[in-house]
Amino acid sequence: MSADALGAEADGFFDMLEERRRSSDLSYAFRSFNPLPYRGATDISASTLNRMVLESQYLSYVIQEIMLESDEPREMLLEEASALLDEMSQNLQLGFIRLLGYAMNKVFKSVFSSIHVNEDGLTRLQQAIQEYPVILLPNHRSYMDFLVLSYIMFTYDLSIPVIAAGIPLMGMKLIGEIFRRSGAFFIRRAIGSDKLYWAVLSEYVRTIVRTGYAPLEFYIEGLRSRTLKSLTPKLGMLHMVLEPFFKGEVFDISLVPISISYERVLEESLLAHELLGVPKPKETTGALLKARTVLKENYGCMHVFFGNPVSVRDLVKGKINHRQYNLVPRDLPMKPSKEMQEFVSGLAHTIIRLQERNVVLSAWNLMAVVLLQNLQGIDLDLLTQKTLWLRRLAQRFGAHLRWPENVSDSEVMSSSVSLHHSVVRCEGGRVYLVEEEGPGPVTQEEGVFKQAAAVLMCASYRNQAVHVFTRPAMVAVAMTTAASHRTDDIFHNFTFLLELFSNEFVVIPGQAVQDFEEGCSLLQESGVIGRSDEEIYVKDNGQETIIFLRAILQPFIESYQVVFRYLCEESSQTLSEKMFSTNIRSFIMKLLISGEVQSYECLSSDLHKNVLSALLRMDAVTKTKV
Ligand SMILES: CCCCCCCCCCCCCCCC(=O)SCCNC(=O)CCNC(=O)[C@H](O)C(C)(C)COP(=O)(O)OP(=O)(O)OC[C@H]1O[C@@H](n2cnc3c(N)ncnc32)[C@H](O)[C@@H]1OP(=O)(O)O
Ligand SMILES: O=C(CO)COP(=O)(O)O
Repeated sequence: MSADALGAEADGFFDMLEERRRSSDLSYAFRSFNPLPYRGATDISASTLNRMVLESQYLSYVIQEIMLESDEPREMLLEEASALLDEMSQNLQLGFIRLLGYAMNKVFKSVFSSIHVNEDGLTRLQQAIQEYPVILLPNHRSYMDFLVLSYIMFTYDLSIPVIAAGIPLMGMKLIGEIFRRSGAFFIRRAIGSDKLYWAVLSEYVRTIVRTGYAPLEFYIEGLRSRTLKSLTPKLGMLHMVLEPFFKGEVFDISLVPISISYERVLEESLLAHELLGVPKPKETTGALLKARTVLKENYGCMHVFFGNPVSVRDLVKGKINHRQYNLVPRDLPMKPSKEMQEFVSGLAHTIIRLQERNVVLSAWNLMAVVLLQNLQGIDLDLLTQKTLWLRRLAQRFGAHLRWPENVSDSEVMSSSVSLHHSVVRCEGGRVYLVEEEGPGPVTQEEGVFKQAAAVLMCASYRNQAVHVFTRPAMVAVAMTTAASHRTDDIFHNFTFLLELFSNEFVVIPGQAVQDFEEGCSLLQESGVIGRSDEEIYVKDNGQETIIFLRAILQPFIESYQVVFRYLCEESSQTLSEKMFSTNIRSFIMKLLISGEVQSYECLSSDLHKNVLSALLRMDAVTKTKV
């Protein structure tokens, strides 16, 4: 793959659709496909893989344990395990990849103006696949994510991955089976304490890694982020994929963080509505067919950045005592030690931070930040001026920005407004958020709901960029609330914010000092603050930036405050989680109508969930299972 062959752009990305638009869909689907597999891989079929799991010492041992705990006979447990495998296992076949390749080629060319992929990332991935088992770890914002990734792998002759998929997708008539044959393996939600299921799933995953069967792709966030902000990682699957390394069954494992960025997300309206309590449409083939009208729209460009493969071997050096694994025979289950759990958690959070680092932002993301601070509407000229100011700040903070070249700033702004016609409109030189079409609201609540949906849609695009600003913004808030200019005082408030918001913004556990230093040095290098040995102060010309950064966090702060207020004033001593989400919504709705609360984002169920998790973590509330 040479730069010229791929038509590489100045920033190392190339538009993979360019070539696709020049060739026929059919010849694309039937192209020769010759990936270079992992050197250590043995050639095994999907059914052999299942048999290996069923006949494994590990499963046999766990079944023995279950037999002792319950009265179920061995044969029955084996049958159960076999049925679980039938439900779970993938059955990857190239013919189905070609079929989907044909369909996806058509869809992508129609909905996206371009799909930019980083060329060096593909080259590194190709090498990594040949050397060690590879785990693909993308962020998850849309159903398009897994379709695009396999499409890229097929297009550039990279081994097709097997993908962990939530079980609802399996239930889709025909589509579920097509997905299975395109590499999806299905996992149940909320597995709980089902020992047999955990054993089958973890042995299945480990066998894929151990044999180098195919690259394994999974979504460490566990689901699509409804807010487009990173979610705190799930750890179960990461534990499973790392085990073959710790047990010495493979020399190393490469973890590849992947950052997928959309200029416009297909599910933008559905995601905002889910945050307001509208249930997710069930995954059915009928619903998919009905939703095909969304394919008539333009979703702008998308970027897929394949990050540097992370070597697990390099990472564990000096951190994990390998010897503990040598004490237990390889085939026996082993509960991860506390040290191991902390390592996996730190690693999972690091992966998400790496994904964030390579997200590509557009002018629209910055416009969304400004728009949310001007909900009454803003003159287009002022919006342009503020967006350009923010562009400079974001660049200083290390954001990856894609700003079209050879196009005037006003054109960049107007094309963003027109692409996002579902979120904003420009009338008489002023830009406003748009509310969904349909009959006018009958009640005040309906009016608030419509406004909140518009705000949450816009907020999701701000959220794509929020990781760039969180640390400096927390320093800005900490400086305003601290008792003095002393660094100690400011750091004290900063750590409180970091702890409080650590379900809201992904922070690597135990790195408060580094986070504080990062926030401070970004502000210092941008000329916003000055530091002496013991003090931090705002520079004269830094005030504007400090106010702006504080305003970014304001909707989050207000949302947390209003939930605290609800818990203190309104709720009885105990309440169920379900009651909590209904009651808190009507409590906030009243405050929004009365004008006591300003931010419509307070209605987001994601925020409510995060506040509860934070309070639980900080021992301010307790949770009991009834
Ligand atoms: C050319 C074109 C081609 C196109 C071709 C297209 C291809 C098209 C393919 C379609 C493909 C679709 C792809 C969709 C994409 C998704 O559907 S994303 C959603 C599915 N994927 C994932 O969720 C992956 C990440 N998830 C995880 O890692 C989760 O942890 C798991 C493993 C699913 C489990 O979920 P969970 O029950 O929420 O578990 P988790 O909170 O991690 O742990 C629960 C408890 O179990 C315990 N536990 C964990 N592991 C174990 C264990 N091994 N044993 C016992 N206990 C355990 C934990 O310690 C925890 O205990 P507590 O701390 O609660 O006491
Ligand atoms: O991630 C999934 C499929 O992409 C399934 O979970 P959600 O639909 O909840 O995001």
